[in-house]
Amino acid sequence: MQIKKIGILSAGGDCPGINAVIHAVVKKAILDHNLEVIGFLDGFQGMVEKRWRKLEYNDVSGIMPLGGTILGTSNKANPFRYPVWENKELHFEDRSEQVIETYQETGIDALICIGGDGTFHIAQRFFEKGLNVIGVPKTIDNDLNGTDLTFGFDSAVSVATEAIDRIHTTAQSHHRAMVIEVMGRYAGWIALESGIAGGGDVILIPEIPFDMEGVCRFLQKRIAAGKRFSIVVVAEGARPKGGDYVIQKKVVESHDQIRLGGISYLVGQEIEARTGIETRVVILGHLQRGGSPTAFDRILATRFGAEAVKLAVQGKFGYFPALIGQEIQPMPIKEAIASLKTVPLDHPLLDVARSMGTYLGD
Ligand SMILES: Nc1ncnc2c1ncn2[C@@H]1O[C@H](COP(=O)(O)OP(=O)(O)O)[C@@H](O)[C@H]1O
Ligand SMILES: O=P(O)(O)OC[C@H]1O[C@](O)(COP(=O)(O)O)[C@@H](O)[C@@H]1O
Ligand SMILES: [Mg+2]
Repeated sequence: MQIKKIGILSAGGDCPGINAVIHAVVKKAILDHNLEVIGFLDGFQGMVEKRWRKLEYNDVSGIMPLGGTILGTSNKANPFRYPVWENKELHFEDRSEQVIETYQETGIDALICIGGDGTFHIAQRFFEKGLNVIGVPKTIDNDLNGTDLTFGFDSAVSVATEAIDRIHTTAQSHHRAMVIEVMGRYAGWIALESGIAGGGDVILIPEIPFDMEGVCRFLQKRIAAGKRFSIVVVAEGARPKGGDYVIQKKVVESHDQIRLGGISYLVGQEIEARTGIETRVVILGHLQRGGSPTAFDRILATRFGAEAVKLAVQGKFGYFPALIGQEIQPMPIKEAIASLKTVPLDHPLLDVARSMGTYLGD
């Protein structure tokens, strides 16, 4: 089958590099294959509501360094369980047929879905319903299976590392403990990598429930050794042993309703109460998802975008381009959603951190 027209959408949480993917998809589609490209607005919401725009070559000029997504996104619009508010009451409806209608009406031959695990769940269901779906893996959390990396992660780690560097100097001046909370709901990749890069003294990740007493003992030992400040990097999904996640709010329309945030306050309060060390807390939050992608992410996003077009032209539907080692390889979307890619307890970076004298809370 020779394809003539493709659609593209970005769904789930935004991250630096989505525009670099759109840039690559549109350029390659037009230059190499003379395809027509349309972009659906706000993820699957745009397909349900029939909102899209044509993407011409000039529309993507200069968007590579821009954060966010020029198409908009939504992390609530699951067409199979679409949130509908009526008289302040929420109920869910199956709007998947509207997506299929939009797909047919627009005359696209393939749909490129940029997203993470949630988006890929939806994409896989549409693939099983007969749509020609191609995925492009994104998430700052780097928790998507089947690919060594997702774009957005390197940018988030860079932002977090710079923040830790800045916090280091004020921690040092005031002889304080500083607790820095980074994103990572169920996977501690951002905390682990930015913690190592920023020289964190303690790194707490969701995969290793932490011992609060151990953290306090460690900080006191540092003081006894003449180190008058400490940096504690904590993932938002980290939990004390026997304890639970700290939930900031619930987003009722979401598949995973909980939004985490605030574990750093608990850790900071406990440090101060148990050791008397003056402590301050910083939550980086959505800062880590905004702004310009790093050069690494721009290149990875460009490679993914170009490969996604290639997969569409080859008719390799139900697949996404994955980074395996240095190579981009086609991977079934199914593979990516089989499980979440958390930090394995035997991961070499954990050993590296320990060898630097970092305490991991266990
Ligand atoms: N396991 C799942 N099965 C089906 N839909 C899901 C699942 N997880 C999330 N979703 C839906 O996918 C969409 C995007 O999910 P989200 O996790 O926010 O983004 P991402 O694609 O970045 O992982 C949301 O509409 C959400 O309701
Ligand atoms: O933007 P929201 O709805 O507050 O979501 C916050 C969550 O999204 C993330 O930034 C990224 O998650 P996704 O990759 O699933 O989009 C998480 O680290 C964080 O817990
Ligand atoms: Mg997700």
